[in-house]
Amino acid sequence: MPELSQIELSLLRLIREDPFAGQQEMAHRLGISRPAVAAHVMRLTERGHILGRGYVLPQEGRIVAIGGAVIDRKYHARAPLIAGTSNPVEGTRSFGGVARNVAENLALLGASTGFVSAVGTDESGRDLLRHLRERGVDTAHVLSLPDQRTAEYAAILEPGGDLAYGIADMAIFDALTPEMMDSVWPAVASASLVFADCNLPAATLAALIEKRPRSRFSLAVDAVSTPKVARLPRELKGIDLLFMNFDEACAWKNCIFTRDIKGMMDAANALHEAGAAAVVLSCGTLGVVVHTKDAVSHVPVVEANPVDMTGAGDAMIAGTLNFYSRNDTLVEAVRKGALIGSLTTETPASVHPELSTDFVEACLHRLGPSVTNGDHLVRN
Ligand SMILES: Nc1ncnc2c1ncn2[C@@H]1O[C@H](COP(=O)(O)OP(=O)(O)O)[C@@H](O)[C@H]1O
Ligand SMILES: O=c1[nH]cc([C@@H]2O[C@H](COP(=O)(O)O)[C@@H](O)[C@H]2O)c(=O)[nH]1
Repeated sequence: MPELSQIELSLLRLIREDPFAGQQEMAHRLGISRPAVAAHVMRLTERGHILGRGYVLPQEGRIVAIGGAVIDRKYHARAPLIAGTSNPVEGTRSFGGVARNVAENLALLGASTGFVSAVGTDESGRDLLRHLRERGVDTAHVLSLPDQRTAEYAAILEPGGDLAYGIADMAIFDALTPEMMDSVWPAVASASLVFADCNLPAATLAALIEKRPRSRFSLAVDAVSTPKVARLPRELKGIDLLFMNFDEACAWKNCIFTRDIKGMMDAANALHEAGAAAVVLSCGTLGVVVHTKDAVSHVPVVEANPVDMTGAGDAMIAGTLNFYSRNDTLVEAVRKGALIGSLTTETPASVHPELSTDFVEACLHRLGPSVTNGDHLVRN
């Protein structure tokens, strides 16, 4: 994150004390010219330290999720699936999309959360936005597109809850272009943490990663699926926190790591060497590997009685982002994230309906003893 100069810090302090002071007065108080004040204000606005006219300062600790908003249809098989024939299932419908799931989980955990995505003006899109608003997510920057279908995902689940097939109808996300992101940039740039998923087109992900070093926010990215991980650039510099599952990491690297903790560590190391500052790599019951510049740690899975895995990875991400941005170390945050992921496998819903910080607190006994060393999220 670029450091602010002394003059920029003084200017922000002046604006905080007197948001209505004119540029001439600020110039006088800082001992610089009025055009110099204007240039600093422009730079601070571009980088998200000022939200626009009237010099409104951003709310600290805000997290903005950018990416998929989806209607999930889940078909739960009553007996092991047989290919090439009709299988009896129990069908349910819920709200999904990786970024949407992350945003809903974050809001339930009490984080100030914004969401950027695209939905159709159909009933599904309207329901989805209403539900998010009821949860307290700011949806002001979600596009509602009249001629497009809200995205859909169908998951065919084995009796134990494991995914047999996932089918994604998501053409609407082509509208999430770099230009669209520019049009909502002040809302994105003013976040302390931006979470993007690979439902975004490759060009939009690249633009976000490119802008990151000139912005105040930290950037977290999730791969979404093995086909969509290909949308990430080969060079991952600019990503502060990269979430992937084991299969996505193999697909990104185009090689097969061994499916054990050592293989997970090798995969995380490959992603770190490609430039991601920190990597959180999960592999179901094998747990999660956390790779930072200083250490590689393994977080074991929290034992659960799973009924449906959908949304568990997204819950783990949201829990990690929430507790990391509240100043837990990354490993501590991942431990709580993994706990929320495991709790989510125990409900048929993609987002745990009872989730709250009190609920997490009440379930902490399911974790082992805590680890206290490690990195904190650097914040300005
Ligand atoms: N069998 C399981 N028992 C308990 N928790 C699980 C299980 N499978 C997944 N989880 C939880 O879901 C998280 C993500 O699962 P994983 O399968 O690694 O990723 P994804 O859902 O993205 O494919 C894990 O970190 C863990 O918290
Ligand atoms: O191409 C995509 N497939 C699937 C999803 C979403 O992924 C979620 C499940 O994620 P997981 O089980 O990996 O946590 C579902 O809500 C689904 O809508 C998505 O956003 N994009």
